[in-house]
Amino acid sequence: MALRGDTILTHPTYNKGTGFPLSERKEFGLTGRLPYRVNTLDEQCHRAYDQLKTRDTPIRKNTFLQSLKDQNWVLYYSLIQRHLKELIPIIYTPTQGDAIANYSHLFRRSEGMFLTYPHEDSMEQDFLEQTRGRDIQLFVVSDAEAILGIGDQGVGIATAKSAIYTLVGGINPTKAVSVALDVGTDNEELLKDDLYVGWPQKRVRGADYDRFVDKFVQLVRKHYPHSLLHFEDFGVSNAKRLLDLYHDQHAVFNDDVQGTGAVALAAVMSAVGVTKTRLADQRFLIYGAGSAGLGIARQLRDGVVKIDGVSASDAKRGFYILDRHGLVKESLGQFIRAGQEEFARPDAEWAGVPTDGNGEVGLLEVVKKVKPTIMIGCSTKAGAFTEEVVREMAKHVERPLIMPLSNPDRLVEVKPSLANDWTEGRALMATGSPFPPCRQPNGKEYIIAECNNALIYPGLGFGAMITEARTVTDTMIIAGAQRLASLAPALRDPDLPLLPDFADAPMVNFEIAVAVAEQAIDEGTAGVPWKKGEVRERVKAAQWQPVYRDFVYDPNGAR
Ligand SMILES: NC(=O)C1=CN([C@@H]2O[C@H](COP(=O)(O)OP(=O)(O)OC[C@H]3O[C@@H](n4cnc5c(N)ncnc54)[C@H](O)[C@@H]3O)[C@@H](O)[C@H]2O)C=CC1
Ligand SMILES: CC(=O)C(=O)O
Ligand SMILES: [Mg+2]
Repeated sequence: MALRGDTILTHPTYNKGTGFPLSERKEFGLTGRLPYRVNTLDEQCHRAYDQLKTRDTPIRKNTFLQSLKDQNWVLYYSLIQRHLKELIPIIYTPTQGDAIANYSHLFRRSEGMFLTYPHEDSMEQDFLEQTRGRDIQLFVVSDAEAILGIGDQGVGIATAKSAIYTLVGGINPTKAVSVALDVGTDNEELLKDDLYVGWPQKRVRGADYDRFVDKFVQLVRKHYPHSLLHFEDFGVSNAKRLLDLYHDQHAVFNDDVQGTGAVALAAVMSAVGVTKTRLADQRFLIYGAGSAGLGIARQLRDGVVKIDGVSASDAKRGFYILDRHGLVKESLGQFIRAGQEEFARPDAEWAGVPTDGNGEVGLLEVVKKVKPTIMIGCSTKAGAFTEEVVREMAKHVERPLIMPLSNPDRLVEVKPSLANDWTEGRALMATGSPFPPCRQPNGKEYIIAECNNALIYPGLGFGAMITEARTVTDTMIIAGAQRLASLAPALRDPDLPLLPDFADAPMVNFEIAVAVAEQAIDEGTAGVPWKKGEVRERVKAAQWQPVYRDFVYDPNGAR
């Protein structure tokens, strides 16, 4: 390394603070810049945790951790790794939503790459300034149109997704870049805010938007052909469309569509293990058919086909999708959005069912008629699963599976404690953000599984990256979901949660990465010439750990 003095201390990749040993302090001109005592990483974590505890609200803790990340990556990741379950909700949902909503006001220092529409002409230069000479394996890109359930946040960048790749998936943070595509915002509050740091114009849409995104994707393909391109929190009109557009060109992955679909499939597989039924026996109701809802519907349908060997058209019959205009049925015509049409129900099936004044069939009526065994919410409509709806569902099903997946926690379709009461403790549940356990009438505690894509995407992504997969296939995703489901505590004891605990997310995602990599090798999408038998060791060896590495002065090294 050729850096010296303050340049090292202000570089979060290299900074060790008081952790620099004396030999390195002398070699890099740090002796006079640091107090005498050399601390171990343990001691530094201890001190940082004590400081963190003095912050009294989640958002203050989030800001503290962001500041730590700006200073010292090893310390940041090491601290969170030691308190993973406690601190993930601080750096991720639900707190990160608030942090992003206040991004411009909390702003201290930029992180990641900003590609802004009015600077389109210099995009390649801006891109290379940050990536040149680096071995980038992962781009996490967002245009922030649908951030973590709180809508359009303009330039609010989702860096937490990249941090979780490192914490849970073991990806070296120097090999990952978060990218904000700033194409403006339709959020009036941001546009009116003098402190807003993004480009204060209405969102660019249509051909201009597509050209801008394409320019970025082509840069990734040109300079990093073996990287994984992870799309996060794009709006519903772009998420699936962009995924389909680039699916055959590069290893692309949309977390809200595919990651959410995969984790939901794992939770459902776990639940059918508890109820000793088959996926193909279920009646699925999905409330909120946007990026996540439709991603889940497709993934579950593909799961029914692959796992239970049912034809695609038979599998589809078990799905009932609702959106703003109630049940998606054929006569909704122009109100059926792209991607919803394949799940539209024939009108004849609904003859005689009460509708509102516009001929729309509401949630309660659908529940009454269909008697769903599984009800999933991805609508951001807080409280949509009312007492009447939940009680009606539970009348017909012994162990109803209720998954209010909307984030953040204040937007859940039903609070788990209420669903638990209304079903006399019979409901199997999983939520998108963490919730406290419920008490069942028999006195037992029921732990609510966290069904968040973060429980699976780091492993899915790592498995694809490490094998230099040319494309991320549906079968790779299903392999990851099956491995996750196989680790579900509920399969050992039906009273246990439907998914592994977040504290175990690193172990779980290691297994997922192995399953995905093995599948990539099996099906020939892998770009590396590995045998399946060596995957486990390869994944283990490639995982980055937050520990201090020894530095040696090298005038030709990193600057
Ligand atoms: N648990 C997890 O891993 C994930 C959770 N989510 C959460 O799911 C929610 C939706 O996210 P996206 O699908 O990305 O957003 P989206 O905007 O693409 O989809 C939301 C859908 O809900 C519909 N909707 C809105 N109000 C409704 C109402 N009153 N009744 C019925 N439908 C209604 C919208 O028309 C839209 O189709 C967010 O809260 C997000 O945070 C998203 C991705 C992953
Ligand atoms: C979890 C996630 O990706 C979301 O809420 O958008
Ligand atoms: Mg998301």
